[in-house]
Amino acid sequence: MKIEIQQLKLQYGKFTALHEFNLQIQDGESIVLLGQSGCGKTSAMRCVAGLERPTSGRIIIGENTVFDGAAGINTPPNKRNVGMVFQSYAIWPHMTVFENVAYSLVTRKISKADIRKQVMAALTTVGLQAFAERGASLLSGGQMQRVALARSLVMQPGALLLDEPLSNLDARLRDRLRVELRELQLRLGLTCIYVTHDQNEAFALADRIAIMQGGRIVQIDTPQNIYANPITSQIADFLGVSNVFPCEVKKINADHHVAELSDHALTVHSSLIPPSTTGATSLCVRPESFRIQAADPRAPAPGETANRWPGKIVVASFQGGYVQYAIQLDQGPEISAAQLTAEGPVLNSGDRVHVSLDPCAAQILPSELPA
Ligand SMILES: Nc1ncnc2c1ncn2[C@@H]1O[C@H](COP(=O)(O)OP(=O)(O)OP(=O)(O)O)[C@@H](O)[C@H]1O
Repeated sequence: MKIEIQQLKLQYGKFTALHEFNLQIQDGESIVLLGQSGCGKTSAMRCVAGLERPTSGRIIIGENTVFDGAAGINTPPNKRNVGMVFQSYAIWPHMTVFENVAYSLVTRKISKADIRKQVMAALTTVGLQAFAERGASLLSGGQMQRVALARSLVMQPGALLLDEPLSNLDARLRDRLRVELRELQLRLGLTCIYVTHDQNEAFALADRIAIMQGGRIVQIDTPQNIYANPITSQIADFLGVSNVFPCEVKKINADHHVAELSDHALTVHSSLIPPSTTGATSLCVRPESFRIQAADPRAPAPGETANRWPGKIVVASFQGGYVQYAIQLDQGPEISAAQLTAEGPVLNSGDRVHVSLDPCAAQILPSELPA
């Protein structure tokens, strides 16, 4: 079921939590609202759910206008045909898994046989069919969250709203459930709005990520495009690009510019310079864009080749499939680099290295969006 949010404004007293918020979600699409704490993600989702009354604007779910400030329409949450899953599992510990999932159906006056069929189908969807008769208090955190999901799914909602549903779980379980959730969403063709401040969760779950700042969507795109082309260095930083340095950019020839940091300079390809960069500018380099080689006395001296610098490994942190390095460049900044383990020998703290960067692999971005 598609969802359309038009010109939504939400005020808490004098504070505006959402400013002219617009979002169109296609049927079967998974949208992740991603942003720092307080940017308005939960508020936006609560407006769609009907748990918050917006100040103005319009929300359409499927064919139904569920909120229209001007027309005075505000459909109650239980009539919006959306399911919700929250960070706190909100399941009843004194009931069995079956009873938890069946609870909402019981109030719908459906035959007992149909309730059993639908509850067992929902439990099978989340892989808990064998746990139907178990007391809910005897479940692990991950299983409880699956019960919460089954409880929403059993109502066959047109859309599912999920607010940080995995954040109470430990890291490994979170990684696993995130993949399971995505698989489920794709398999059932569910329209989802998912709220998180974790960029990895957003990358894994979204068809499109909407980055929010100060009650607005500031960038919306596929995970791949957002990671490749964040529109500000603030967003790049939030997405985990750990090398973000304020810089000044100067043209050196038709093809190349130089980005001057306080203590270092890099050559960058001119095509990377945004046409209308005014104000503060930053150089952003993803850790995996640097190439690292053990210092070789026979190699050309640093400085003879563009973007090749000597340095020393401060910390080498083996992560299995890749190695994370903190490298202090000689007379330059400390950088963060990552190299696939398969790409070369693992280097050690204290090793001398040469770090290089393709002039096309850096990004020059405005530090913030213009006001
Ligand atoms: N009931 C309320 N009354 C007043 N201000 C509120 C209320 N609820 C939220 N806010 C404020 O609105 C802003 C947006 O809150 P919201 O919960 O939507 O942010 P969020 O991005 O979901 O943050 P988090 O990730 O911490 O949950 C915050 O500044 C918050 O303090």
